[in-house]
Amino acid sequence: MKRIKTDLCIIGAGSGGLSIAAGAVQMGADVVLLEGHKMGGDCLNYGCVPSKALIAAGKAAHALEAGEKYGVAKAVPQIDFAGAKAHVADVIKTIEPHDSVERFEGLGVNVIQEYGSFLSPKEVQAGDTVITARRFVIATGSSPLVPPIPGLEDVPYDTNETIFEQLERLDHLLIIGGGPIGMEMAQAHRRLGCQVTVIEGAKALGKDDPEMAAIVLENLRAEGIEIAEDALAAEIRGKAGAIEIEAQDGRIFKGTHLLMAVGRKPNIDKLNLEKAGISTERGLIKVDAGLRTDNRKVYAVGDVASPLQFTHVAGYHAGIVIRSALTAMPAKARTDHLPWATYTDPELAQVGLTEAQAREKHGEKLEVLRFDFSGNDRLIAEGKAKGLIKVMVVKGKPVGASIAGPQAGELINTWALLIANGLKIGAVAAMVAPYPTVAEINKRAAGVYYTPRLFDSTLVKRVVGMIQKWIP
Ligand SMILES: Cc1cc2nc3c(=O)[nH]c(=O)nc-3n(C[C@H](O)[C@H](O)[C@H](O)COP(=O)(O)OP(=O)(O)OC[C@H]3O[C@@H](n4cnc5c(N)ncnc54)[C@H](O)[C@@H]3O)c2cc1C
Ligand SMILES: NC(=O)c1ccc[n+]([C@@H]2O[C@H](COP(=O)([O-])OP(=O)(O)OC[C@H]3O[C@@H](n4cnc5c(N)ncnc54)[C@H](O)[C@@H]3O)[C@@H](O)[C@H]2O)c1
Repeated sequence: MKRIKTDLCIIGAGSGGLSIAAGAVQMGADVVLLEGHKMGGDCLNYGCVPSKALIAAGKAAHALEAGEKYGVAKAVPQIDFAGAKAHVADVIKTIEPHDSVERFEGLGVNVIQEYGSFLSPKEVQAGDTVITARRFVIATGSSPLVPPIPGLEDVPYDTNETIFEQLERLDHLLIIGGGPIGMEMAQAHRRLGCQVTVIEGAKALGKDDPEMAAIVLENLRAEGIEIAEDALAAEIRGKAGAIEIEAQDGRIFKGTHLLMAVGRKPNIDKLNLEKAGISTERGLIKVDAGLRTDNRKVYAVGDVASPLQFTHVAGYHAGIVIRSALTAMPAKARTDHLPWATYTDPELAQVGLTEAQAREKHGEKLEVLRFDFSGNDRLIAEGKAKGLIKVMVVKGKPVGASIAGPQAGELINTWALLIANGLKIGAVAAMVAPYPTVAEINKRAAGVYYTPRLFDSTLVKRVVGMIQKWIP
């Protein structure tokens, strides 16, 4: 057995692990990085990157069908399903070098391509190497949750780890789970010529504000996606090409293929956490505000430790760990400023509190600013002026924003910036946005805060009237 000592040993080379490794080694730490499967983790290989690439293929197909209102004759897209998947593979290949062993070894990281497993509170084994480190970081991510629904074991099904390898068009895709994975995949497949049925046990896009989710769902349904809500999948029957799902209330759904998209399971099986004295809480590794586990030498970041499972959250955690482990300065992870976006068309985005959460927390002090996308000239010109922004404001400061509509994922950045920095709504009102841009929506929403204060105020009217009498 080979033995090595290092400053920082990171277990998992996905979004969180890679960010920490790159940052730490460039700041002068001695770093060992363990990866048991593919460099880049879920995001690059089975998550964000392939899903957004497939969505882009779907968008290209959809554009051919959506030209009539612009005077462009509707064309039926001829879809080469394998071609769409080749685009997905190509996109992964383009980004891959950034996450590669070669790049990280070039930066000076010692990359060991083995799974890591704790031997003791201070030692991890990876293949035939035992690593002792001043600090460890667990960044092992999550895997698709496959619940024990009766019959599932006898029916072929995909998860996000296999769906991007399907090279033939799926005649009728059944998707169990109407969360972000289910809905993004539903629309991409529908646009690429598949029939799609989503079977959701509660409400589709249920982690978002229901008013905003409804805007997205209306469009998905209009594109021909069947979305069954309150339909908990209770039994699965059939065989390849002929699959049947029975919901708890007796509804039956039939299709040819099945995608399971019912949530995630943290990757902790191989870690031997007991040997390191690390406990879990509701399945996730238990961490304090500084992302430290019960074992003070060990941090945990990203999907394995967070209920908010996004690449940018893993990246944010990386910054906290680098500050804490490398400079020994205090660092605490916040959650109030973390945004997310679902890349359906239209997009759905959130940062901070939803309207319901803000009302519960702030009661009468809450003001909700609403602006409808129908008032945005750029989107009117594009024929896409459908959507809504809501900004939750308390004492002049935004505490949350919800957006459903074109470019919601881009628009949310402004509100994430304000909330992260404790800025007031006036910061957006003071900004001049180029005309005509979609981002003017943010400025118009901020304007809603001032409208009653300026235009409905008798005091303002009286003062302006007096000044007008005085000035020559
Ligand atoms: C279909 C899909 C679409 C998504 N789209 C988005 C999106 O658009 N935007 C967004 O922000 N997020 C998205 N996500 C979520 C995002 O992929 C994850 O939040 C992110 O990858 C988490 O990063 P991580 O570092 O925690 O884990 P990962 O990136 O998964 O990395 C964990 C790594 O650890 C390795 N590993 C596991 N156990 C061990 C061990 N014992 N030893 C060594 N290595 C180990 C794994 O092989 C893996 O490479 C999506 C997810 C899915 C499934
Ligand atoms: N754009 C993005 O950022 C993006 C995209 C995809 C995934 N992700 C990340 O991946 C995570 C996982 O996504 P997800 O969509 O798998 O999980 P999810 O937990 O968000 O949604 C799963 C859905 O499945 C439903 N469900 C569970 N059991 C069911 C059953 N038996 N029958 C019918 N429905 C059932 C749940 O009610 C829920 O709505 C997300 O929470 C997110 O963090 C992010």
